[in-house]
Amino acid sequence: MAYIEFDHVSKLYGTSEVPVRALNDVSFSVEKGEFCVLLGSSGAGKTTLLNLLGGMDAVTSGSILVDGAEVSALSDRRLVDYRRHDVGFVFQFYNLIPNLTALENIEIAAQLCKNPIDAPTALSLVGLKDRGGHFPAQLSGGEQQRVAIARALAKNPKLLLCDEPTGALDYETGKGILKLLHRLSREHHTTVMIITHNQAIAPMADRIIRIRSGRIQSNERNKAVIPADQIEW
Ligand SMILES: Nc1ncnc2c1ncn2[C@@H]1O[C@H](COP(=O)(O)OP(=O)(O)OP(=O)(O)O)[C@@H](O)[C@H]1O
Repeated sequence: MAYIEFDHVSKLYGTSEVPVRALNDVSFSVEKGEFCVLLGSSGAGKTTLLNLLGGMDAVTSGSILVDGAEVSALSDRRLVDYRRHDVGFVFQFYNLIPNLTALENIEIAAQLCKNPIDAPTALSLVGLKDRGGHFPAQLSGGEQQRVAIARALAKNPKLLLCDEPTGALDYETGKGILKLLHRLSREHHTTVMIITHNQAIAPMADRIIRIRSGRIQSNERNKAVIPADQIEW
């Protein structure tokens, strides 16, 4: 059995007579430890797919399995546990708490988890050991994103879901973040899913999934993975 399995998943929004079909009969699978890039243009359904996978929204039909558990059938209580313990999230705009230091931002997430990595170790993993006492406003965008990645990693998640993680960063900083995510996924055997409209990121992925108008166009294993610092856009 694959690590992530989407089986005929559809998601409709709205209660009007003409609902928006954000995902339309989506089936695909991902193996454990893979670094995946989900590519699609604006409105294709990427965020919807990530929200369903992360247990932040419910499917209209179909099923989603993660590590053998049917996420799409969990009760609300179990979904909270799933989000809290099993999934790390990285967003485009970091979502750090402004009046907490870098270290505190990580601690507050780690405290909720069963098996966390301690906050100073997580900060070291992203190369920010000396910045723990800084507030988000005292850090650059790239540094804030590294704190957000450390916060996600501190949960020791099964799955790391990243929504346009380089979207708010300049080219070189964005590449640095991709390199970091790639290295961490290799070292910790974490399954990573990055959603992006940036096609150039695809060659560094183990698996490239393309989505268009709510449907999977292709799902391929990349046989010639290119290191993050060699990709260009
Ligand atoms: N809460 C909602 N209510 C109604 N329609 C929605 C809702 N969320 C998303 N949609 C619609 O579902 C479709 C897919 O949206 P989604 O946000 O998943 O796309 P996306 O690929 O992430 O796009 P982007 O790259 O612009 O963020 C779009 O047509 C969008 O307008």
